[in-house]
Amino acid sequence: MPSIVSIEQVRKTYATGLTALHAVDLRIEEGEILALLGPNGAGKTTLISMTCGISSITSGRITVGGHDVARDFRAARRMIGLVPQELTIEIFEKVIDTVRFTRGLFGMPPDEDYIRRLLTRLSLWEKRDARIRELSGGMKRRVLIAKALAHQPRVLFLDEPTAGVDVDLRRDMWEMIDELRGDGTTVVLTTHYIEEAEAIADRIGVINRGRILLVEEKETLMRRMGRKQLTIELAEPLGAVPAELASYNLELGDEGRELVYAYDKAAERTGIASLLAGLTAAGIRISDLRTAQDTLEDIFVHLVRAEDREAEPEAADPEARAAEQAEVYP
Ligand SMILES: Nc1ncnc2c1ncn2[C@@H]1O[C@H](COP(=O)(O)OP(=O)(O)OP(=O)(O)O)[C@@H](O)[C@H]1O
Repeated sequence: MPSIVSIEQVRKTYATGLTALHAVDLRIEEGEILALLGPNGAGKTTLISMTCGISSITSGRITVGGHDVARDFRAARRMIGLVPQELTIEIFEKVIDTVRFTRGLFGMPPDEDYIRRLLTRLSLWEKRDARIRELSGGMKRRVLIAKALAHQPRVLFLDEPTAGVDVDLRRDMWEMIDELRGDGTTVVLTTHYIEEAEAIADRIGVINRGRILLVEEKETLMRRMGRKQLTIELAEPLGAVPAELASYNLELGDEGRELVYAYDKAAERTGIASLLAGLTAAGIRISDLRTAQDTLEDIFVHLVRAEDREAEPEAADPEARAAEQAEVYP
C-alpha cells in the first residue's frame, strides 16, 4: 500500500542561507501515530510546514495521499489538518462558527452532526457559543484542534500539541489522539516531551540538525538501542572504584554504596559474570543487585549527543554538552 505521506529527498534552505533540512526521506503510513522528536531548531516545524504547503520546498518532493503538495496543493491540503504551534485564532468569533467556517473553506458541505460530535469529543460543546477570547489557553488549543479536524482530514499534524498545557489537558489530548487513530486518522506530532512520544506513538522519528537520524517502531527502538544498567549495592561503602576493576567503566553512586555498570544486553558477552568474579576477588561484598533498562529519553539523548559530537567534534566537551542539554530538556 502506498504511504499516505511520502517525503523524498527534501531539502530546505531559507532566504538567510540556512539549510534547515538536508535531503530528508520519510514515509508515513496510513493510520499510524508518528512522533517526531528533536531538540529546538532541529527542523521539525520546517518539515511540517513544507508538508502542509505553508513553506516552499527548496528541492525534493512531498506527496499526501498521492497529491504533490507543490503542484497539486489544494487536493493535498484538503487531506491535511494542521494544528500549529502558535495560537492563531480569530478571538472575536464564536467557537462553533469558526469551526463551521473552516470546514467550508475546504469545500466540505455543512455537517452539523459531525461538528457536534467533534466539539463534544473535544469538550467544547458546552462552549460552542462562547467567543474565543473568553476561553482559557487550554480551551483555545482545543478550538485549534477542532478547526484542524473540521474538514475530516486523513492526516492530522500537531506541532507541539501539549507545549505549555497542564497535565490534565495533556492526558485528554493523548486520549483524543488515540481515538483518532481508532477512526483511521493518521497523526504526526512533533514534541519535546519524550514521555509523550513514549505514551502515544507507534513509531518515533528522531531529527537533529536537519537530518532524520532514525525512524523506528517504538518497541523495536527501545529493544534495539536500550542499554541496561546493573546496580550493585555494596555491603560496605567504597571511597573509589578499585584499580583492578577499572576496565569495567564502573561508576560509584549513592556515596560509595553502589557500583553502576552499563552494558549492552544484545552483546554476546555482557561482562557481568566476570565483573562479579572480579568483585569477589577484590574482597568486595555485595548486598543486593538490580537492573534497569534505558528509557526512551536516555536513548534519545544518547543518539543526539553522538550526532552532535560527529558534527562538531570541538563541541564534544561533556560539561558544555550537559549544560546545553539541560537547557533544551529542563
Ligand atoms: N522563516 C525562517 N527563516 C530563516 N530561518 C528559519 C525560519 N524558520 C526557521 N528557521 C531556522 O530553521 C531551523 C529549524 O527551525 P524549525 O522551527 O523547523 O525547528 P524545530 O525543530 O521546529 O524547533 P522548535 O522545537 O524550537 O520548534 C532553525 O535554525 C531556525 O532558526
